[in-house]
Amino acid sequence: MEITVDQMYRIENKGHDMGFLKKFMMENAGAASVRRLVDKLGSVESKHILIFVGLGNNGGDGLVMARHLAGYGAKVTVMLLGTPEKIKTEESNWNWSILQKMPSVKLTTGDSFNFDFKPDVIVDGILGTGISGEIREPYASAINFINEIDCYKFAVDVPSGLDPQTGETANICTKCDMTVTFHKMKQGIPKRKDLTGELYVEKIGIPPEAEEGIL
Ligand SMILES: NC(=O)C1=CN([C@@H]2O[C@H](COP(=O)(O)OP(=O)(O)OC[C@H]3O[C@@H](n4cnc5c(N)ncnc54)[C@H](O)[C@@H]3O)[C@@H](O)[C@H]2O)[C@H](O)CC1
Ligand SMILES: [K+]
Repeated sequence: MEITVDQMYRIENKGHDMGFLKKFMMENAGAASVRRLVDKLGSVESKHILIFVGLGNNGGDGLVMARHLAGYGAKVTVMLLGTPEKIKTEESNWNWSILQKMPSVKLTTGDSFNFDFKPDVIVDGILGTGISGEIREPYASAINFINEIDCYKFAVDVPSGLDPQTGETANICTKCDMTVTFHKMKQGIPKRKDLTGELYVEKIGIPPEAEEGIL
C-alpha cells in the first residue's frame, strides 16, 4: 500500500504522541538503512563513506547511519550542510552531539567540498519528505557534487530533489543506486526508479495503531 506524504507525517506524529518518540524512529531508520547498505556491499570495513546531511530529520537519519557505519569499521566523514546551531530538531541535535564525542567519525561543515579522499560510498541525507520548491544553496552544490562523483550512492528515504508525493524533481536531484524509505511507500517514489535505484521500504517501529483514523 502506498501512502501520501501528509499521511506519513500524521502517522509519525501520532506514533510520537503514543510515546514512541521520533528519536527512536530515527534510530531505527538509520539502523535499517545501514543493514541494507552492508547487505549490499558485503563489508564496509575500511571503506570511505561520505555522508551529506541536511538540517532536518533526513539529515538526522544520516547522522544515525554515521554512528552505525563507524561500528562496522568504515571510515566515515559527515558533511553537515550548514552550522550545528541551525540543526532544526531535538532528535537530530541529539545525534549530532553523540558524534561530537566520537573521534572515529570525522565531522565537517560548510559548503566547500574538497575532500582528501575519494569516497567509496556517498550517503544522501540532504532532503527527504520536507522538500519544498527549487533547491537552495548549499544543498544545490552538494547535489551537483554527488552527481559528478563516480561511487556507490545511497539515498535516505528519497533521493534529494525528488518530491516523494508527486514523483517530480526540483531543478536538480541526486541519482542514486539504492533508496531505503521508511514505514510505507510514499506515492511518488516508485515512479522514479531511474533516480532511486534499488528501492526498499523498512519498518521503523511505529505502532500499527498509529495509522488508525489516518489510513
Ligand atoms: N517517516 C517517518 O516516520 C520518519 C522520517 N524521518 C526522516 O525525516 C525526514 C523528514 O524530515 P523533515 O525534517 O520533516 O524534512 P527534511 O529533512 O526533508 O527537510 C527539512 C528542511 O530542509 C529545508 N528545505 C526544504 N526544501 C528545501 C529546498 N528546496 N532547498 C533547500 N532547503 C530546503 C527546510 O528548511 C526544511 O526545514 C524523512 O524524509 C525521513 O528521512 C525520521 O527520521 C523518522 C521518522
Ligand atoms: K535524501
